[in-house]
Amino acid sequence: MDHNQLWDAIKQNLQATVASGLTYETFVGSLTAVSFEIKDNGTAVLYLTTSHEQVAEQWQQSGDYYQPFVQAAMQATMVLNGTPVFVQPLVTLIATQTVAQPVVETRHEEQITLNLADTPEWMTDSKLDASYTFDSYVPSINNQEAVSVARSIAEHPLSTQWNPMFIYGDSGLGKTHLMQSIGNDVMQRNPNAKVKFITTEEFTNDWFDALRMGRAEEFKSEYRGVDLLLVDDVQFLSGNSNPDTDRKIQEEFFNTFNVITRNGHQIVMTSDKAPNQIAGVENRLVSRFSQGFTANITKPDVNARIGILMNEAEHQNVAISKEIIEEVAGAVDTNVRELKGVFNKIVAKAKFGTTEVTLKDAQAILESMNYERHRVITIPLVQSAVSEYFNVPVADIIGKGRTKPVVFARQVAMYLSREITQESLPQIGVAFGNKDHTTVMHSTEKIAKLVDEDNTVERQLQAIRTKLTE
Ligand SMILES: Nc1ncnc2c1ncn2[C@@H]1O[C@H](COP(=O)(O)OP(=O)(O)OP(=O)(O)O)[C@@H](O)[C@H]1O
Repeated sequence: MDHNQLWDAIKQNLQATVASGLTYETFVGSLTAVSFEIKDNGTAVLYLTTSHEQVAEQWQQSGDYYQPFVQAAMQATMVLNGTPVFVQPLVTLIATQTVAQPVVETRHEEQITLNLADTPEWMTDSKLDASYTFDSYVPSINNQEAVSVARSIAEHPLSTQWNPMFIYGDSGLGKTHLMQSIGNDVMQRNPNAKVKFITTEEFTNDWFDALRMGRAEEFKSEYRGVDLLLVDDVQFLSGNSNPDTDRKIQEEFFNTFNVITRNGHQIVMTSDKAPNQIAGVENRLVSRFSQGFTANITKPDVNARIGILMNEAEHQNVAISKEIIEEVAGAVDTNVRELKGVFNKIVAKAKFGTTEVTLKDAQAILESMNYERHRVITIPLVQSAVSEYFNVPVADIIGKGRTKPVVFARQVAMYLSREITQESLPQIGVAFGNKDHTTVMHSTEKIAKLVDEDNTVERQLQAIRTKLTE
């Protein structure tokens, strides 16, 4: 079952259960399925995009379509798969989608013969970092759409549905990693693909070297004959010490861009700013940068930070406790480069020290680096705080008992897990003894209702929240 099949089947079912007051064509018809992923806990996420702001908002707030969707998805997976699967929709807004408009401007463009031979030795021939793969990239909630689009480009580099892909965000958040994952994936699927990765500075140096040596044609063959061009840090297309350098390099980049996209080949770029925020870049470039898919990479949430460090520990083959990983992930929320840097200090102690690294050691390292403590509140912590408060054993909270005090404590624990931990309904269900996500939903609704009706419940919740943050 692929994402298109699944989405078509869901749409058919949704048509029958369309919610009143909403138009099927707008709220369902404007969505495009991008990919589909089965998580470890058995939940499947269907990544969908739309260019319709109101539609995105509705879906993101688990709005009116959420419930009919879950039902339709269950029925659809039943038909396609033989078993029902809990499918979660993840809808994101695409900023601008005047995609796949062929670029018509031909000013200053010469015909060039494509030369797919090896890179001439005078030119930069950067290699992709083999460790930058989709497998080693941990997506966080905010970056899932960017990852889906990146994967879709890698799977279908000639579809140019998202051309160019423009990835922007602050330093150390994984832009280069994500971009190179596309390159590595394309190369793995097709080792003969011509993938070129370059920083903007290297592109600039190569072009001026080419001009100086009278080898512009070689430069054009190399850069315009690619299947996939990956350009890092395009913000450096401006800000050179000489404005004439900016003008000339932007002219060449513009021509390179036009030829590649017109040939139906793909460009992916990174930048520290959104296209329209890069000072000194010509409007014609800004509009081309924005014509495909623009992804803003933001800081990973704490769960993603934990995931990144777990991956790192596995990759480096070191035994670091989950407790330490959570401590570091809770404290270092600046960027991933820094997160890995701090973690590596702890790993060094683990590798070269004579005794096992303890939580205290990790805390001392964090303190020496001036990181403040931010306790990560996980579902087990919520469960034990609730257990202590109501004097109900954790085993009962995650068990099946139906006595009133146990059920109430369980519902409160589910409600606070949902509120505090950023885990999804199915993940919470799993942590409460493999309960269904609908049970979690029912429990959280129940407590929310009680909070409105009864001050005592709110006071109890507040006391547990305070305990958790102490
Ligand atoms: N989501 C992630 N999962 C795993 N590793 C990540 C993730 N995000 C970033 N990293 C790691 O963090 C480090 C910095 O990432 P990267 O160089 O891609 O950042 P960047 O946004 O391109 O930074 P800059 O703008 O400074 O070049 C790399 O080691 C990368 O592997």
